[in-house]
Amino acid sequence: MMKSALLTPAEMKRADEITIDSGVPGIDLMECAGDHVARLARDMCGTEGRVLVVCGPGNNGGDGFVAAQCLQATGRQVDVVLLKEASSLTGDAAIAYSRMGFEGELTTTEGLRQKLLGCSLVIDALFGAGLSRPLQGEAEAFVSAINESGIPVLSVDLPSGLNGETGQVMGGEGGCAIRAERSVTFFRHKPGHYLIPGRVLCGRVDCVDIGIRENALSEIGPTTFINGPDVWSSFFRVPQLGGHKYDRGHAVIFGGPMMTSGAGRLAAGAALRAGAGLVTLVSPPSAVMANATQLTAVMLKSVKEAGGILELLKDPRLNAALIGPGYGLGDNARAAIQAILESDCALVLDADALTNFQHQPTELFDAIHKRAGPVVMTPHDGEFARLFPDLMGLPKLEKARQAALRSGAVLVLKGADTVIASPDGRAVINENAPAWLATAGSGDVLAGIVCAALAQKVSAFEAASMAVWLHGAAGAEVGPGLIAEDLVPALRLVIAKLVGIS
Ligand SMILES: NC(=O)C1=CN([C@@H]2O[C@H](COP(=O)(O)OP(=O)(O)OC[C@H]3O[C@@H](n4cnc5c(N)ncnc54)[C@H](OP(=O)(O)O)[C@@H]3O)[C@@H](O)[C@H]2O)[C@@H](O)CC1
Ligand SMILES: Nc1ncnc2c1ncn2[C@@H]1O[C@H](COP(=O)(O)OP(=O)(O)O)[C@@H](O)[C@H]1O
Ligand SMILES: [K+]
Repeated sequence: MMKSALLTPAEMKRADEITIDSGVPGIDLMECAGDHVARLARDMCGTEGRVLVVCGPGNNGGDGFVAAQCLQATGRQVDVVLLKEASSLTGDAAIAYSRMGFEGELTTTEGLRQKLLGCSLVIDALFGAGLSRPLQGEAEAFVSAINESGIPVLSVDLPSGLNGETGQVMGGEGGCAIRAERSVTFFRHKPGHYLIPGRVLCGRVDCVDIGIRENALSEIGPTTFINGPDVWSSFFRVPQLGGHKYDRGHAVIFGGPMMTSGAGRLAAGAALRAGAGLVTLVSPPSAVMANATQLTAVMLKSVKEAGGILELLKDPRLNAALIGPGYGLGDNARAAIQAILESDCALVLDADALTNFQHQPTELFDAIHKRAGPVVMTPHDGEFARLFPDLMGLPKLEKARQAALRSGAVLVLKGADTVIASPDGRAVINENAPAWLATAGSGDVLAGIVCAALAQKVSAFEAASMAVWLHGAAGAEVGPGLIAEDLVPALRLVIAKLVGIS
């Protein structure tokens, strides 16, 4: 799990300090960092062309001085420009500057523009983890000039102007940040490398070892992770010799009326493919015929009202339920959701199940807090806004964390950078989902996969994380032209690969 830890800039600073306190001089870490930066710079522009290293007033600039020195030592033409006078440098950055062996030039924005002419790579060593406020004045003008030049940029640690914790440009809409082709960070990625727009601004990110002590992580106790098998593979269930289908759980999908019945079918098919031993699609009588003509291994049931749902869920073998996709809105729908909330089964609430509570969210959250079984909610941003309007201004990680805490559910806040947050404070960011997944019905498939993992008795946070990853991997397997129906068969290939490697 610690392999996939993400560190906020403050946690990274702590990891630096722990390492330095254990006897490793900070300048050694910086020299290692700068050496990697130089190596990647050579990777980006080969042996030809001039490199411009733009250095800020802190240790990020220090990495830039080391990189400049390494590049010059291999015969590369290098220019170093400074945002602040060299005399104001302190600590390791001052040591790195003194060891560089040549002078950096304190320049104006116009001077920087002149230096940019004809160079083949810019190393952005203006600000990294120490960025404390939006860029303004000369710093902002430097960043704009670099972006406008169109020259490829390698950012040190983070594109300058980007908040490494939130993935947002410092200053929001009015702020500015470097748009890098590649970035190189140290020890562990930061959330901002994966959260949009950070992920776009960083380009490809390499994370390199600079000698930070691994055991610093146990002292720091990170709570944010990048999603992948490292987070949940020990929870992934492989059918056992001698087992039977009930060992794999019985998922119940509550589908909607005929005109929106496709959503329930997609979810039911996905739940079966993702490993639930049995899947029953429960629908109002009007949809039974439509479902029956299209489904074979999925079992069907017709239930009219909330009373029928309560009766049905008395069977303890029905251990996970999903309601929401194509379900419909109104008093009857709300009563059905409340009936399911009263049961003990593990529960996924998606789409209409969330929208149905937009005017009484606390009623929903109270019911979730009261029940014994776990709940996973899978809103996209629009659904999230209906339940948590006051959280909309927050950065995505914080939004998901606060919503999980308030609701008592594991929260899957969907999008290109889906965040899964647990009420206990843990969160993962997903990065394997291709944009081809932005298509009608894709979320219904995801909800079905989550339900399958819950049916297999995977804990809610790991179930949700596993499902989001499998969904993304299925999307990548299908690729261009993907429609939601393609995801279900693709899951078979994804699971085969997963079982093969685990
Ligand atoms: N030994 C180590 O610790 C290692 C560290 N490493 C490297 O160090 C980096 C972190 O270094 P750092 O903490 O010095 O912060 P950094 O990003 O250089 O910026 C701080 C400076 O910028 C200033 N400033 C901030 N915001 C500003 C703004 N908007 N506009 C203008 N100024 C602004 C701020 O001034 P102040 O806020 O006090 O006014 C301060 O002077 C990290 O990303 C990694 O690259 C690696 O070498 C590995 C070993
Ligand atoms: N740009 C994107 N890149 C990757 N995944 C995306 C992107 N946009 C949406 N997705 C994913 O596609 C799915 C869409 O779900 P949702 O909005 O509920 O669609 P629907 O209601 O049509 O099923 C979610 O899993 C979401 O994370
Ligand atoms: K930088």
